[in-house]
Amino acid sequence: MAPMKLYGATLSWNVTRCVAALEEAGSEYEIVPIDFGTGQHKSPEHLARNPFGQVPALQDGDLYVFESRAICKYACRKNKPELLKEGDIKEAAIVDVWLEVEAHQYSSALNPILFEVLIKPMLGGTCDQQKVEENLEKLKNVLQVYEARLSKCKYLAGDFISLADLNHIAMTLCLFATPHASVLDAYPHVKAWWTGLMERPSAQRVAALMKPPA
Ligand SMILES: N[C@@H](CCC(=O)N[C@@H](CSO)C(=O)NCC(=O)O)C(=O)O
Repeated sequence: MAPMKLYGATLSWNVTRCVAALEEAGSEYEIVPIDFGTGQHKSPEHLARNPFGQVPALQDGDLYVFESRAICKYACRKNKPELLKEGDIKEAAIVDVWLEVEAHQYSSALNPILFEVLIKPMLGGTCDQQKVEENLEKLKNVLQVYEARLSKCKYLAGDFISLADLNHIAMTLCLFATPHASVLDAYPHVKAWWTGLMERPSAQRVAALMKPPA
C-alpha cells in the first residue's frame, strides 16, 4: 500500500498535530508541502482535497480526509486503535471527552495567543496584547481543570496515553515559542504530563519539524 499523503506546511500547528498522531500510530505517510505563497491551498487540486482551501488534508488511496483532528482519529483508528480505546465504550467516552476539551477549551484559549504572538508579526501586523492577556486568563482556568485531572491520573483520559494527550503536542510546542510558556509553571502535574509527552519520539519529530529553517 502506498504511504498516506499529508498535505500541508509544517509551520502550521494544525498540520503538525497530525504528525504527532501519524508518528505515534506508526502510520506510513509522507508530507507533501503546500505553498501558501503561490496560493496552492486555494488551487482546484487542493480544494478537491479540502473544500475550505485549508491545510492539512490527508490522502490514503482514494480516501481524502480533512480537519486535523479527523485526520488524527483516522490514523489512530487505522493503525493504533488503542489510542482511541475503541474496544471499551466507557474508556472511549472519556477519550472523547478530552479530545473535545483539547479542541474547545484548551486550544480555543491558546489559538488567539499563538495567532497574536507568532502569526500576526509574521504577516506584518502587531500583537494585540490585551487579547493575549484575556486568553491567558482563559487558559489558566482550563489549566486549573487539567491540574486537578492530572493529579489523579497520569494522562488526561486515564492511566493510559491516548490521542487526547497527543493532540496537545503541536500547539503546546508553539506556546514554548512565545514568552508565555511560564503560564504552565503554576501547574506542576501539567508540567510533569508535558515533560512525559515530550520524551516521546512522536513529540520529538513534531519539535524537529516546527523549527523554522535555519
Ligand atoms: N479546523 C482546521 C483548521 C485548519 C486551518 O485553519 N489551517 C490554516 C493553516 S494552519 O493554521 C489554513 O489552511 N489557513 C488558510 C486559510 O484558511 O485560507 C483543522 O483543524 O484542520
